Amino acid sequence: MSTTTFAILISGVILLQVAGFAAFGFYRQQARYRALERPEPNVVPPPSAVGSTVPAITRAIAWSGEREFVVQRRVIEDGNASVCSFYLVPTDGAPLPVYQPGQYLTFKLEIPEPTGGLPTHVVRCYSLSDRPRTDHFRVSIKRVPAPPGKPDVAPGIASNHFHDHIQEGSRLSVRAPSGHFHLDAESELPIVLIAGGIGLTPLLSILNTLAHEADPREVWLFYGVRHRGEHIMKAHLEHLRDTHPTLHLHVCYAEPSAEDRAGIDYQHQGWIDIQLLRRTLHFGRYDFYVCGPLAMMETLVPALGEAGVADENIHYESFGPASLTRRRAPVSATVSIPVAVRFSRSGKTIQWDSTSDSLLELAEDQGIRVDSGCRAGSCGSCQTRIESGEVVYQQTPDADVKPGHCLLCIATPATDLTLAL
Ligand SMILES: NC(=O)C1=CN([C@@H]2O[C@H](COP(=O)(O)OP(=O)(O)OC[C@H]3O[C@@H](n4cnc5c(N)ncnc54)[C@H](OP(=O)(O)O)[C@@H]3O)[C@@H](O)[C@H]2O)C=CC1
Repeated sequence: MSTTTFAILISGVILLQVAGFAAFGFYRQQARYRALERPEPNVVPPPSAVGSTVPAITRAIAWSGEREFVVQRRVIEDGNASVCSFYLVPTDGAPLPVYQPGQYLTFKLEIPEPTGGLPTHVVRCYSLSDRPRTDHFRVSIKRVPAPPGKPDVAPGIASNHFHDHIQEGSRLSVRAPSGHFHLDAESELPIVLIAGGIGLTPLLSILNTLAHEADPREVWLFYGVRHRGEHIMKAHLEHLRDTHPTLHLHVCYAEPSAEDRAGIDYQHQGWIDIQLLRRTLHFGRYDFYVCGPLAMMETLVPALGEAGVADENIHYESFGPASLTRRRAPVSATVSIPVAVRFSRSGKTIQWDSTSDSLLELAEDQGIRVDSGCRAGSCGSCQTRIESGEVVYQQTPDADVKPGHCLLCIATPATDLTLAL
């Protein structure tokens, strides 16, 4: 496509977005305002923490705290045997809450020390990878090895624990589904799902839901992996494509192996990039959902914005401490005057000087023990009561925060602050 043609296309997209706003905007804005009404005293919302995902009230029939589940079934999902699905049923036998496709579960794990010492407590979030069911949940977990070329760095403790020690019959402590990255049920726009590697899982939940409900929206799935060995749930995805005329499957292999068949196993060689989206998608307006490795998110999310896609139509998810720049407020800009942080139980008062990225880091630097898990505002483990003062968030919290509390891992002080720590 020439630059001129693309410029015309994008101008058209923007015009359509404006026109579309009249049709869909009012309803969506109402939903957004309702959701933002949730009281969160003591938190100053930073302008850049709005993000593209809208907080939603999803917990009406969810449980609070941990609930016990038993692993009913394990299924290997890729040629390399590095992704395993775990089917979980509640031991209390009560029905499960309906979650929003795209949400995740939070696991509280006790991982035994190989040397026989005290177990390590670890909190991890894993996306639900199937449509909501009343009797079981499914998560699909990739074994995380040590980073390439760094054998001295420990492999992923929780993912390896799942793969090596969580068997059929194992019991797990699980918090209710949560997360603000999920299908926008109110939108009627066609949907573009963009997944990299194990980032497929929340999008698979969305896809399976749309397929099950025979949703009339057209759906494109762009799915990037290196080669067939990493292609998760290949047969399932192809079955969905063959049985749902509204689903368009575009698999990209970055490094296809000699046996991988172009046009059969995969449709494109290389990374998913904005040019591929431009070539493939019809003229129009879409809801984009993106989940994959950080490099992919950092490239594609801004590229969609630059191509004229409105923020409210770009939904993205990336677990891990390094979240997208677009969602982060410049930490130094959040406090204009010197502020002091007092940890009341520890009796320590520290001057905040922006050398720490978060209140969690500040507390840890002072040797104050804080429970933490995802370090990205998702699992809620580091939730702490604010005795006085206000915090500002670097990104929108995914965990629901109790009134008068804050998530230390994504918070910095906005004023002098006293924390119940
Ligand atoms: N709900 C959630 O938030 C979830 C999030 N995730 C996240 O998804 C990520 C997926 O990790 P993993 O399976 O290891 O991914 P991989 O590292 O295996 O990457 C998947 C594919 O994406 C390609 N890729 C890398 N950089 C880019 C880029 N800039 N643009 C386009 N494609 C790119 C890779 O190519 P190459 O070979 O060149 O690297 C590879 O083909 C995890 O980091 C995790 O944080 C996972 C599950 C759930």
